[in-house]
Amino acid sequence: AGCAKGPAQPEAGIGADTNWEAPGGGADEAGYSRLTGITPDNIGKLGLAWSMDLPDEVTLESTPLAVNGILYFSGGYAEVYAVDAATGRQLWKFDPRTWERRPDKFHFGANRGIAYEKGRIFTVEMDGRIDALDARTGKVLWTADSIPDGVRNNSTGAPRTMNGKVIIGNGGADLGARGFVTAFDSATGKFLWRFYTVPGSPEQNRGDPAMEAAARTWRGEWWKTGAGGGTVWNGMTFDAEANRVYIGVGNAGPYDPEKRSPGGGDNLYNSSIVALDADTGKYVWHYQENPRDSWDYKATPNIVMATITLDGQPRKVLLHAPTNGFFYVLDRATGKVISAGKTTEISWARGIDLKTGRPIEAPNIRYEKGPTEIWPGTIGGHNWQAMAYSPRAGLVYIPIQQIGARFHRTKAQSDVAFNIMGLMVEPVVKRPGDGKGKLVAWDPVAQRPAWSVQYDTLWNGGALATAGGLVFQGDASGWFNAYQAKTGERLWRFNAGLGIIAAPMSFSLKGEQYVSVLVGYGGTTAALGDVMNVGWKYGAQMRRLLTFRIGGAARLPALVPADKVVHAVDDPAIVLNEADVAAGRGLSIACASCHGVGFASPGSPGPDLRESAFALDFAAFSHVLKEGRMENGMPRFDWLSPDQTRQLYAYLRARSREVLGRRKPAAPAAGEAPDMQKMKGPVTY
Ligand SMILES: O=C(O)c1cc(C(=O)O)c2c(n1)C(=O)C(=O)c1cc(C(=O)O)[nH]c1-2
Ligand SMILES: [Ca+2]
Repeated sequence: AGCAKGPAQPEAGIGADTNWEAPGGGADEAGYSRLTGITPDNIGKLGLAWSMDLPDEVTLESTPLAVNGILYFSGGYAEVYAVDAATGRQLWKFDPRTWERRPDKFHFGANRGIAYEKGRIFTVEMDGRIDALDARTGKVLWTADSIPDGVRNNSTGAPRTMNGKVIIGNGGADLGARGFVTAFDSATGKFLWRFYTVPGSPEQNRGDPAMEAAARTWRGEWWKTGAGGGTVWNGMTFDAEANRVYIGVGNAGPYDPEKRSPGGGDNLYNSSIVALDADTGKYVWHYQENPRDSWDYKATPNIVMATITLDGQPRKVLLHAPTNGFFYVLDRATGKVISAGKTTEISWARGIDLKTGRPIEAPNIRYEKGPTEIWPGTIGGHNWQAMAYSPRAGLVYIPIQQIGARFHRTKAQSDVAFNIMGLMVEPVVKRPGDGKGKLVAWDPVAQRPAWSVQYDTLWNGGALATAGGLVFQGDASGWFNAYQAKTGERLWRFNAGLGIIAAPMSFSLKGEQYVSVLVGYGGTTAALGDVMNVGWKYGAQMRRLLTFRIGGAARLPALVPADKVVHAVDDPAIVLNEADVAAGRGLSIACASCHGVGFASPGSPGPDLRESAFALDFAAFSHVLKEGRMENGMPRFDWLSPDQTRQLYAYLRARSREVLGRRKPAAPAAGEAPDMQKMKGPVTY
């Protein structure tokens, strides 16, 4: 795509063009399209080309790939759809049916996308199985297991291809799982290498300099106590020139550092970007954004490779906005920090010391002196919703959240907060702007925002930047928006009828530019309850893939409006035993990532059970717990005893009555929380 007034730097190799072959567009993960067909001048005529209904889906986080006229994308359970990009007609669908093969590993999950290389599509199932598919037919070419048996990890992130190799990470750090990434030969599925992000036992580390160095930053016997963390569940960027892959390492687990590494230690390589040799998986450098992480702060948001001009010199850098609220520019060759600025409300640090690279921390942030409120909270200032970088505008477009979290060491369980291994973590909405999101256009050279757009909603979509001078972003209230890249002026929007969390992408067909986005509000919404509740009810709004072009005139069927009222149901004849209610409160943590903390769900990913006439019937309730609804993502809770089932039911009934005003909620810290790590079955957080 030529343009008379070209950019300061040539754009070859930056972003994507006709095809969009990687989750972030090009290998640079910039979420940038070089296409110039849609511009501020003609965007008024942008309309829906076609839409595809996805009735089997709930949470949609993936960004479609476009390869030679076909769109490929994953649903919530690693299914892959192949669709004619011109018409939206489905060509094939691959369903791995993980729930049949691994019922023990199956539960609600998210899936953040797929990878492509040389006629092969790669998708990763929840249990870590990677399937290589023939892009023409959807037939399985090979499968391999990326997660060994006997560990708690599960996979949600998109794999990436690296010049003949495919790499995948996994999640589970919130319950202490030990993170790692695995590389396979993309043609054959042969295992090539694995890199662990936290050290193992002294015997395991011996002779491995990266693990021996990391072990010196830990205390105690973490490898025996179920402590670790550092899962690589989202951002990974392959640098073909240096033949390196930069991995974004997740938070430490348990969050409470005294439980994990008593008495101190930075706990490498948690909350770090680590550069690895792509051929061998050997450590090259690391930069730790949060030494001794204690807040679920993760370096997992997407890592963008760019060349920017600093002091008159082009510098090869990495751009990163992790969840801790800072925006980092790192030297790509060495991992040294060049600059760090604040993109949102931050209370845990005053800044980053550029000499040492370490944060200048505020006092008592590790809740040493009792319950402590920290900004950003656990979902972060920026999470997995991809930021985009436009080399033309010189700006990075970051989906920002503003919210705090309260950390409290206690065994107690609450109706409104997770107690995760002895730490109660509660969202805090207190400061001006809390509970809301923004799109921030960050200037990485000047280290300040050029503009920002304020949303009423907190949990919005990823971003796409285009050479046509536009930025696209969906929001939680269901608008798909386009902004002028340099000014932030909103030029266009489309009512998608349901919140958007995924990032859009762009491609061209016969010289014409298209933009596509998946519509499927969800993700970690249930864990945050009210602050992410927009009123989208489970099953009420259709999940969809939308594709736009100039002159597109397709329409969506009538939209079902959001409804924030909880239509609770109750049977006054049921007598509640208070001991059962209290025990059920503790157990309900096992249900919370789908049905919400305290059974208060924002309708996604699982239904709000307080509204369910089905769950009001005890026989039906216990039957579903026992059998699950595996095809719909509801696992079997067959490990619950009959007593525990009754306790969960009692707690649910109590919560319904509270909505109806027939009962007072419990004291903030009532009862005792069970140890999530010791719970059987597929408990997630
Ligand atoms: O520590 C982990 O291993 C881990 C995994 C995941 C995941 O796999 O989706 C998330 C998180 N942490 C997390 O902290 C987080 O905020 C989060 C949001 C989402 C989502 O899909 O909306 N996943 C995850
Ligand atoms: Ca986490």
